[in-house]
Amino acid sequence: MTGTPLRLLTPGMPRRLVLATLAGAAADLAGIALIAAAAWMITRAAEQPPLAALSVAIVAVRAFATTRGLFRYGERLAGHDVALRAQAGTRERLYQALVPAGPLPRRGADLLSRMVDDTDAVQDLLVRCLLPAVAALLAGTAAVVLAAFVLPAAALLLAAGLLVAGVALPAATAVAARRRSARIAPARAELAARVADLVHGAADLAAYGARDRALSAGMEADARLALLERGRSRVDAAALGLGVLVQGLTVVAVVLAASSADLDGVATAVLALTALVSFEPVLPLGAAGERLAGVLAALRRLREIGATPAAVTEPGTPLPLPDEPPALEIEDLVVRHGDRAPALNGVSLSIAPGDRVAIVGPSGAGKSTLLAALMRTVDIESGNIMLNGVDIRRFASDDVRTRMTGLIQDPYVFQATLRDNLRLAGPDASDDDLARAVRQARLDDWTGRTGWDTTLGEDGRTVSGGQLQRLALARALLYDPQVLLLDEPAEAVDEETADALLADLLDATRGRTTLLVTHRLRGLEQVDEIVVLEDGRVVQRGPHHALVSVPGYYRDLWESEALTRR
Ligand SMILES: Nc1ncnc2c1ncn2[C@@H]1O[C@H](COP(=O)(O)OP(=O)(O)OP(=O)(O)O)[C@@H](O)[C@H]1O
Repeated sequence: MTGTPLRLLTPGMPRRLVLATLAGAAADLAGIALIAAAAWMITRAAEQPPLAALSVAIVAVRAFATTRGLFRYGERLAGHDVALRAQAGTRERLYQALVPAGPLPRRGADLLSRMVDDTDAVQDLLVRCLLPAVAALLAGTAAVVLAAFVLPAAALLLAAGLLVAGVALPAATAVAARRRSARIAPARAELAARVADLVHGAADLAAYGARDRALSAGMEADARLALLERGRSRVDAAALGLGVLVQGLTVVAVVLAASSADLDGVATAVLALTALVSFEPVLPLGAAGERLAGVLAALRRLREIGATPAAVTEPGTPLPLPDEPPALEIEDLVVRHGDRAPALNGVSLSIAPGDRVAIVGPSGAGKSTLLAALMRTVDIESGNIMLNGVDIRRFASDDVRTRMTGLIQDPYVFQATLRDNLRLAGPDASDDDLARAVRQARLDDWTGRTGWDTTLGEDGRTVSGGQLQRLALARALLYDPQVLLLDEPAEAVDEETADALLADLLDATRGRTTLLVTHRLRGLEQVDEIVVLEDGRVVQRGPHHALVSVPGYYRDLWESEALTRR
C-alpha cells in the first residue's frame, strides 16, 4: 500500500502554531534574561554599590520572572490547543477514510491502536518535538548573541555546547531509537489484540483447553512490549545524562575562558549562569529525538489507513435516482474480493418491479456478494447492474442503498433499547409500525416478554442468534426499501420457526420487489424465479416446479430437505 500525504494542520492552525512557538521562545528568553539579570544583580550587590545602581536590575528581575510565567502559560495554552485540534482533525479524517474503505489490511485491536495511540503521535510531534525545537533554537541563539557581547570566545564555546546537546544528541537518540520506536506501536497493537482475544474468546478458549496457551501468548506480547519500552527509557535517560554532562562542561569551559580573558566577577557570573540556563530548553530535545522516531513510524501507519482504497468508486457527479419503481437488469456481472478468484463470474439476471427472486447455492457460491454488489458495498469488476436503464455506478452508493437494502449477514445489535435498535431503520416510525414489523418478523413473543425498553447489546441483555436474526429482519421490514434484499433471513432459527418465518416473509413480500438468499427451499414455489449459483456462475434458473423436475443442485437439496422432514 502506498502512503498519501496526511494533512495534520487545517487552515488557521499554522498561525496558532507560530504563536505557540513564539510564546515558548519568549518564555525561554525571559528565563535566560532573568538568570542573567539576577546573576548581575547578586554579584554587583556583593560589591555594595548604592541601591540606585541596582534598581534597574531589580525591576528587570521582577519583569522577567512575571513575563516568563505568562509566556509559558500562553505557550501551553496555544500549543496544546493546536495539538489537540490537529489530533482530533486527524482522527476525523481517518474515520472519513474508513467509512468507504474496502477490506482493511488490519482490523480490530490493531486498527483501534492506530486510531488511538498513533493519533496521539500527532500531538507529540507538535508539542514535544516541533515546538520545543524551534523555541530552543531561538532561545539558544539569543543566549549566544548575549554571550558574544560579553566575550566572543565564551559565545563560541556556548554555541558548540548547545549544538552538541540540541542537535548531535537528539540526532543520536533518533538513530538509536529508530528501529525500536518503530516496533513499539505494532507491539502495543499485538498486545491489545491478544488481550481482546482473551476477553472475547474466553468461552472458546476454556471449552478447548486453550486458555493457558492464549494467556502465555499474551504474556509474551507483554514482555516484548516491556522490553522495547525499557530500551526506550534507557535511551531517554542516557540522552538526559549526556546532555547534563555537556551542560556542565560548557559552563566550566565558559568560566575558564572568562578567567583567561581576565573578565571581572560580575561579567563572569553573568556568562556562567546564562550558559547554564540556556541549556534548559535544549536538554529535553534528546528525548524529543527519540520520540521523533516513534512519531514518524506512527504517521506512516496512519498514512496506510488514509490510503486504504475505497470499497466502491463514487461517481464525480452522481445522478438523481429515478422516480419510477425500480427495474433491475444485471448483465454479465463479475465481482472479485481483492485478488482472489471472482466471487461472481458472469451473472445475468432481470428483476422487474414486484418480482420476487430467490438465490440458492452452496456456501461460497457468491450469493451474499450479489447482494453486496446491488447495495454498492463492493465494486463491479466488469459487467453492469442497470437500475431503470442507468448503470448503478452513476448513482451515489448511499442513494442506491435508500432503494435497495435489507437484511445483511452478521447483523449487529446496538447497546440500546429494543425500540432504539429497531428505530435505527425508521427514526420516525410510529409504535404501530414497530409492532407490525416485529409481528412480521415473528419477534412479538419475545418483545412481549422482555418489553420494548430493555437494553440489548454487549453489556445489556444477551440476544440469541435467532432473536438477532429476527430483529434484523424487523429492521429491514421497517425500513421498507423499494427492493428488499434478504440474506438468509431464517438462519440460526429452529426448523419450525424457520418454516413459519419464511412463510410469513413470503406473505409479507407479496407484490414487493425482493431478492431472497436462502438455504431453505420450502415455500419457494411462491417466488417468480429461483436462481442457483455455483462458483459465482448461474447454473440453474426457473420456477420451483421446473427446477425440481430436472437433476441438479436444486433437486438434490429439495430431496435432502424432504428427507430430514420425515
Ligand atoms: N470480504 C471478503 N473478502 C474476501 N473474500 C470474500 C469476502 N466476502 C466473500 N468472499 C469470498 O467470496 C466468495 C463468495 O462469498 P459469498 O459470501 O458471496 O458466498 P455465499 O454464497 O453468500 O456463501 P454463504 O452461503 O456461506 O454465505 C467466497 O469464496 C468468499 O470466501
